[in-house]
Amino acid sequence: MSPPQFPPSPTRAISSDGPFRALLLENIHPSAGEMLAAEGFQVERVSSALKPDELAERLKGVHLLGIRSKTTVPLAALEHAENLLAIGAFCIGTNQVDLTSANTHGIPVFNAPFSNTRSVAEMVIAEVIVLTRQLFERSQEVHAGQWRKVATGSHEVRGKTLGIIGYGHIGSQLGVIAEALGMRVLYFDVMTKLPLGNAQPAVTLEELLGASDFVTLHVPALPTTHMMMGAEQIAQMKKGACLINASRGTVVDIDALARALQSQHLGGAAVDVYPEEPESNSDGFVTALQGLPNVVLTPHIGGSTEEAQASIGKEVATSLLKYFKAGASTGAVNFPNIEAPLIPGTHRILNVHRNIPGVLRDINRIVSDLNANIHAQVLSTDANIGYLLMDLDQDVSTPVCEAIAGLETDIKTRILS
Ligand SMILES: NC(=O)c1ccc[n+]([C@@H]2O[C@H](COP(=O)([O-])OP(=O)(O)OC[C@H]3O[C@@H](n4cnc5c(N)ncnc54)[C@H](O)[C@@H]3O)[C@@H](O)[C@H]2O)c1
Ligand SMILES: O=C(O)[C@H](O)COP(=O)(O)O
Repeated sequence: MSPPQFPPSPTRAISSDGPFRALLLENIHPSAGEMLAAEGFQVERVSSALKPDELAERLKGVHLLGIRSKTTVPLAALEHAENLLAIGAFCIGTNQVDLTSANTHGIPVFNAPFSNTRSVAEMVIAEVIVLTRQLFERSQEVHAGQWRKVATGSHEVRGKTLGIIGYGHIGSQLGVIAEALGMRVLYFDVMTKLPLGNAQPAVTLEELLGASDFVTLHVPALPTTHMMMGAEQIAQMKKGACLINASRGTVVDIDALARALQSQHLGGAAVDVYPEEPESNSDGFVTALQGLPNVVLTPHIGGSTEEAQASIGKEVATSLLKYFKAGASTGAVNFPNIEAPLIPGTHRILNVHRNIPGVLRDINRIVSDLNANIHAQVLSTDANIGYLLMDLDQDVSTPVCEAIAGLETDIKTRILS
């Protein structure tokens, strides 16, 4: 593992004076921009994702960045984003952000862990029925003027087994809805999970694959889930079963899936996510699955409903604003989580520093050398950084922050009041 990359020691603290700027990419719901604008942010909206070099350029002077699943945020984009305070991933997945580099640059990343989960579960249920009734094919035929009224190969979902890989927020909701349709639910998860309804855990992935009429993936993008459905696992599925992937494109070997569909080992598939996806709606798209029978292909729309997007917009904007206004990092996926109520009459300073011995001693000495009193202090650390929230009785925020910013160990210091 490569050592953490810290920024060069900063020479100035970020003041509480505006103007503050927010850059929102990928058509983030207007609710987010409205909330940020109401708090005085200059909000710039971009409808597509940005490539890393363009992102690095556009981040100059930006305090809050909003992205969805398509914008990659590497170390190179963070290195020159001196004013960047926080990133909001207006989705569930945060694998597109270099979370370790964001952490060592003092930038918390917030996401919306629940808001689009129902939308994904509902889409997957629709796909189960569409696949088993071959509705996509029949509809295309009728659109083309062909009347092919057949029952062969068309089935009810009642009594069939749905195998859920990843029984988290989406997988577990899906199981409950599937049972309401009379399906039997099996799930496989690396964590021990409370089974909802009559769902049964499978002891191994192989057991689930061999027993399911439909297999649906709801795992995050991790090294351990990379290509977890390869040729070998697909071969373990029942003949005629259907595979559904609305998780991440890196989880399924698309070529192996295409071969299993061509050979009719699988009866169908529904795919919403791909190893490489276009950055904007105007880009073309090619996949080996195009043109195959009984395959539903969608453009990563599992979470794309008006309800989910409006809710995500408000949820992530709320987290960003709580961090901006009070330093609350609760919910950040890559940062020590702390928050404390603002105390009237005190002056709040936020500091992110390298987690090495003696930093708190140095900071407290700076405060005491200015004859100031620490009214409240909350510190939380992880392997790389410490995040400190400090309320002072005296209005000495500027000299304290300037002195802290001069410490070798400092990463980011901000005056809140
Ligand atoms: N298509 C879309 O638009 C869309 C929308 C939302 C989420 N997603 C994707 O779906 C994923 C799942 O979302 P969620 O809210 O249910 O996440 P979650 O974190 O609540 O659940 C994920 C589950 O997967 C399990 N898991 C991890 N590694 C595993 C493995 N190797 N084998 C089996 N289980 C494993 C975890 O223990 C967890 O229970 C997200 O990470 C995101 O990538 C896609
Ligand atoms: O991670 C997620 O929540 C989903 O993949 C949805 O991503 P999106 O907001 O880019 O559609």
